[in-house]
Amino acid sequence: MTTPALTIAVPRGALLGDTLTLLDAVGVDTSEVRANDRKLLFDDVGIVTMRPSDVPTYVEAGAADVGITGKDVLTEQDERQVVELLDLGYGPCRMILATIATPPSEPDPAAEALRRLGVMRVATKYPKTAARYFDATGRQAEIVEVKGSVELAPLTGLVEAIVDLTATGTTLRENGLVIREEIERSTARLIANPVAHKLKAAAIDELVTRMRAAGGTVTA
Ligand SMILES: Nc1ncnc2c1ncn2[C@@H]1O[C@H](COP(=O)(O)OP(=O)(O)OP(=O)(O)O)[C@@H](O)[C@H]1O
Ligand SMILES: O=P(O)(O)OC[C@H]1O[C@H](OP(=O)(O)OP(=O)(O)O)[C@H](O)[C@@H]1O
Repeated sequence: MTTPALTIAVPRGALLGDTLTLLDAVGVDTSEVRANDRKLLFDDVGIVTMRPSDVPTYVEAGAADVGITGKDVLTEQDERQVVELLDLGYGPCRMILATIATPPSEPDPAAEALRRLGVMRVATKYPKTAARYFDATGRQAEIVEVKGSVELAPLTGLVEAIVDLTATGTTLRENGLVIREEIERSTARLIANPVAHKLKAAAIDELVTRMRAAGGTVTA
């Protein structure tokens, strides 16, 4: 058995299926990953699996040479020293600002607040992205960080608005929320550790070439 040239950080959850399909297409054998739901380290094929938000941590530290995660994660963790190499195209979603929907005949307090009147309370799993967006658009926000099910926060009166990801819009709709503003579009990205990018250039270039042939777009 030969040691794999690269260690690849693979996101579990929403991006896992398309990531494994891509890895198969570029010649990385993912059968062991597919067959072992709870196992995390696959030495013989150089795959480690983790939450998407942990991928930049492992890649920055060099615990993985390259990794795949959402653009939304990279925006939130923009302090991480990683090199973004490819837009892989899958996992499309939008980072949006949403509030409770108001019937057209009624006053719309959220619209007032969004017109720079007062401080808006905003729940999110993405505190840096949300704070930066409110700052850039000249409005005041009190950011309330939650770990998930963000849509619940305005329904209970915890906040007036949320900053969250949406793809199909189903979760927003089922909870009576409407999109007010779009902050960013996101897709899966290939990132690399800066040192590995130089020291393992041949192996990383080969991976990039194969992923481009499979549909990825160069972003850097
Ligand atoms: N409909 C969607 N909702 C949320 N994320 C999506 C969606 N479609 C694609 N994604 C991508 O998948 C990633 C989140 O995946 P998932 O929901 O499985 O992770 P998570 O459990 O929220 O993990 P983490 O705690 O790391 O955020 C996002 O960062 C985004 O890039
Ligand atoms: O527009 P949709 O297709 O309905 O997808 C959007 C939902 O998916 C994500 O949640 P996730 O499943 O990651 O769970 P979480 O709320 O616990 O983060 C996101 O936070 C939304 O809640």
